[in-house]
Amino acid sequence: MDNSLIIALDFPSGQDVSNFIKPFAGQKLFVKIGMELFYQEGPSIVYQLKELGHRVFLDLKLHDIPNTVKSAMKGLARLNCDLVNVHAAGGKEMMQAALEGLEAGTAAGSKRPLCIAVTQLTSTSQEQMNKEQLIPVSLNESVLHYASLTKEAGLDGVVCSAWEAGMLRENLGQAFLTVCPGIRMENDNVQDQKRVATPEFARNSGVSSIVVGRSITRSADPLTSYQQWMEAWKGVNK
Ligand SMILES: O=C(O)c1cc(=O)[nH]c(=O)n1[C@@H]1O[C@H](COP(=O)(O)O)[C@@H](O)[C@H]1O
Repeated sequence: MDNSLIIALDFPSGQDVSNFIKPFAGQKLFVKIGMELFYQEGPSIVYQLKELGHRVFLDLKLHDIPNTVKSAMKGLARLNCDLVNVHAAGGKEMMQAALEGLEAGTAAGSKRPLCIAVTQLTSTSQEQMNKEQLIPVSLNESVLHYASLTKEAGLDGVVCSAWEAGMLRENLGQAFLTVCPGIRMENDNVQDQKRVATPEFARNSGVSSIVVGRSITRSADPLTSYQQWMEAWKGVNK
């Protein structure tokens, strides 16, 4: 899953997804199904996208008591998605339970979905974290703490901003995945994101994969936009 550009399909319906992916016919994409789409379409949207040959990140950010997360993950593993996630704030025991559930739900001979944990959302600033979450350390320290906990729990990596990816690589090794949303081209509207970075910065920081949503999905020409994003991410002509 290294060096992927994951398109966040933040749409309200399966019909919107069909309209969006039509111009990509024949291409194998890595897509993300989040709460907005999954709560409307349910598992069928995962099956449909997998049947078309796309890789699927099912981004439901589980955060509950360990037993509930374990049972939910057992069910999600049966959907045959490639990547799922939890909130690291749920704790080490919850993350271990998530993994146990995934292993229990994965069919014999199949690959267990990768599992990553959200450290601090890319829409969170240091000030917000200090004042609202009452976490009295720097954002980097909090991300490193959550990422270390995630690694100890045995998960495959984290969701973080590109600004923390280099630090995590140094401290937790290259094999530990860093999946980074909050990616924008220079001068793009950052919208609700706080810790944003360009695709070039992400690449130079050793980010494993980037997640890009509205910059592609809300573009007037998504296919051309995706190609431009891929070039920027892969460093073509650089
Ligand atoms: O887990 C995520 O995917 C996620 C974590 C995070 O910290 N920040 C974040 O933006 N995301 C998701 O990444 C996508 C970013 O979308 P854009 O801001 O439109 O590029 C959205 O689908 C978010 O739900």
